[in-house]
Amino acid sequence: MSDDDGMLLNFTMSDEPNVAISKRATVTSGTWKERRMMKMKLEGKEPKKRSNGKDDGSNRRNKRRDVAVDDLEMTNDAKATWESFSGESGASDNQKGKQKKDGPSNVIPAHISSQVVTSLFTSNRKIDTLKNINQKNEDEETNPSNAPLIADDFESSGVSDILVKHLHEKLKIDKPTSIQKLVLPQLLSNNNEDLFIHAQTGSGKTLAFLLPILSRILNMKTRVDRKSGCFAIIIIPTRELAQQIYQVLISLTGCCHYLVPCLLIGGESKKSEKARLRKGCNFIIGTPGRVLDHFQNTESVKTQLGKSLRYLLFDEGDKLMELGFEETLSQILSLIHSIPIDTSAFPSLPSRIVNILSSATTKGDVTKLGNVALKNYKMISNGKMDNNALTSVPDQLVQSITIVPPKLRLVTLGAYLDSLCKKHKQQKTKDASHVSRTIIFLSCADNVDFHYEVFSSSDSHHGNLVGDSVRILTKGNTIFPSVDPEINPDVICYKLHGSLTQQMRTSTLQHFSKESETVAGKHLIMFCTDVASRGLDLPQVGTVIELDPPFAVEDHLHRIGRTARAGKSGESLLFLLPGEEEGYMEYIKPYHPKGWKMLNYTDDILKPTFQNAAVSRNDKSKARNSDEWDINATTWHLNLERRLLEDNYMKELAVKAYISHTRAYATHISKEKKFFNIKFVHLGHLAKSFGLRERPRTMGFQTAKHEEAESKKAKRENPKNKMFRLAREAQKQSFSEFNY
Ligand SMILES: Nc1ncnc2c1ncn2[C@@H]1O[C@H](COP(=O)(O)OP(=O)(O)OP(=O)(O)O)[C@@H](O)[C@H]1O
Repeated sequence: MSDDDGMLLNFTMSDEPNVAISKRATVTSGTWKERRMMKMKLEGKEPKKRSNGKDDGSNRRNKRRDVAVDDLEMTNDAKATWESFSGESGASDNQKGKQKKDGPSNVIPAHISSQVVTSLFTSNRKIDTLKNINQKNEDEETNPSNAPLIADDFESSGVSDILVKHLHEKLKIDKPTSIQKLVLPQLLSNNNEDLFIHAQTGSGKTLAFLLPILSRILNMKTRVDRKSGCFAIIIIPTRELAQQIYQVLISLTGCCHYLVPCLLIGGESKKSEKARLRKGCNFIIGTPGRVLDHFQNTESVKTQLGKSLRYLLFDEGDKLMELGFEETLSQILSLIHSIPIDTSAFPSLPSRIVNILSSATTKGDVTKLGNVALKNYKMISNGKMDNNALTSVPDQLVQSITIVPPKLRLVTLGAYLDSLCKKHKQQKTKDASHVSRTIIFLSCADNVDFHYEVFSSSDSHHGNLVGDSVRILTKGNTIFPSVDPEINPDVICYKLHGSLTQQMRTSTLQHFSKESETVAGKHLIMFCTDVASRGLDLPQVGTVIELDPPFAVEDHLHRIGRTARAGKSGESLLFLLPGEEEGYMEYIKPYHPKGWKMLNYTDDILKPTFQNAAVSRNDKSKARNSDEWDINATTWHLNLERRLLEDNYMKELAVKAYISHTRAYATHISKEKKFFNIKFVHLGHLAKSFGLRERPRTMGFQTAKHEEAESKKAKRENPKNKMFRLAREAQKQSFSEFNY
């Protein structure tokens, strides 16, 4: 495909050769005023400037700027490519001479496609939010709300001495956090009540329930080993989280090697899990489906449970219910409770099975789980509790919000990532091996694939590290880092979602979390779905970006909770669209008692990155060397658009991402639909942020067969049913993210 495609702004082109632009140009996008102005310009007429008297001048300036951007795009991009085309096509000297005289913009070559390229900066919806409704007080000193308590210790809470020593020497943990301080005495006492542990993200809920259970086993007079039976079963919604808790247990049992945990998760070999169960284990950690499967089909499990099982834990209980595991959990519970308890072997353990639920958020569903699992449970929380059982975000987390028009989402993300990379470079001057970690949350797997590809595969300036899900970037990128291809990016990109193989998911997370020579001095950027939003304890995540809005406020809290953990600092940025989505800020205000900063997408994000950046074009033409931020931002975007035109694989990814994203958008919970309704989104503009110049349906992308099938379906189906069907499909897709 020609490089020239897409160099034309806001007008369609004739296929006829050498047709004067002034006669044929049709302006097809923008407001009517802009279209008229552009059309007049193209026809060589000077539009009359009229003032309505209300304009304070800034509008006029902006409008002039938009037109100027269009002109510049046309003169630099279009002229350059038309010129180069006329050279390539072997135009006659006569023609060339004529072109020179008339100027290149007067003649349109035959094979330039009739693609319409809309400008990034025109026709964007107005942003209503003029004032930050929840301004962060920058002068207020904030103490980390999920940090260990300085004036406390584990000994006084009754934790076993061996464990206290091990925590101090091997894990460098000396003081309990506030939720641990509350839960420890409860589980160490002989009350044996069911518990609901509810505390902020990163506040140490895992140790809050594991330490007392281990302590009680270690404090028993009886000698135990892996053959003594399973004392606790921990059920978790995601495989990654199960692996994490398994690792925590492995490190805790470092002081008592005779106690053995066992991991049961989907995607792993059932045969080897069975073998491990036969050998015996003291803790089972698993995802619901696989645990039930073993309970039903592995005889050795049931025989162990009667004399030993005393604790049943549901971590991220609300997510378990949201994913529809109620039935599976009920079956697990009825199987467990059907086994008679024999207290004679371990009399100092509870005389009944204690059920424990843990989560940073609660909602209607979790009470259902409470009814399924907990009996007269006690709620233990370190947060503010009211009717809505709110958990606020950690006090030290610095939240920012930016309202960005749909067309500009991708370029704004690029600019923000670039600013994070610059920050990382600064930190590297103090410590050459400094590692920065950034997580970007996206709506669905296809969207992750697309963004990962955009930011990591430009011009093949990358090397794969772990299969195709971890890429180290090298010099020469024109997309990322967005500005100077000559500088070593020092960036490693990762992708994580439920459609990757379990092996890939595990090795990706390991690479992202572990300190190693490959990651030393690098900025690690992970593009992921909500599969990484729950419970994952990834070390030193400095920034969380929510490019796609969360599907429910609980997801928002969990996503941003991947940073600012256990008293550490952290930042997060939420992208919203102008219009109805701006109302979301009022909705999440109660969860952010410390407020947030509003970032202006132009002044605070785009300008600092693109001003004087001289972004190079990724085609044959020379670099622009422009100082203008908006021209540089436009060049950056056009580079991507050109890639899509030249690379069918990229284009397919973009189309799939766009389609899946719009479908996923329709699955926002009904309570939040007033902010996130696909009807409010300008789909053409949204397509632009996927590098697409038109909405996929109008691009003729679908095959004739597919279209025929679709149109038949459309004829049969009424719009309401179609909406429900698409929502169901998207929901199914988002659930399958987790691939249990
Ligand atoms: N007492 C402590 N002192 C220092 N660090 C701790 C302490 N307790 C836990 N941590 C660390 O805090 C981090 C967060 O712990 P954990 O994963 O249990 O949080 P959480 O409350 O379960 O968070 P989430 O709700 O996001 O799942 C872990 O790295 C853990 O090692």
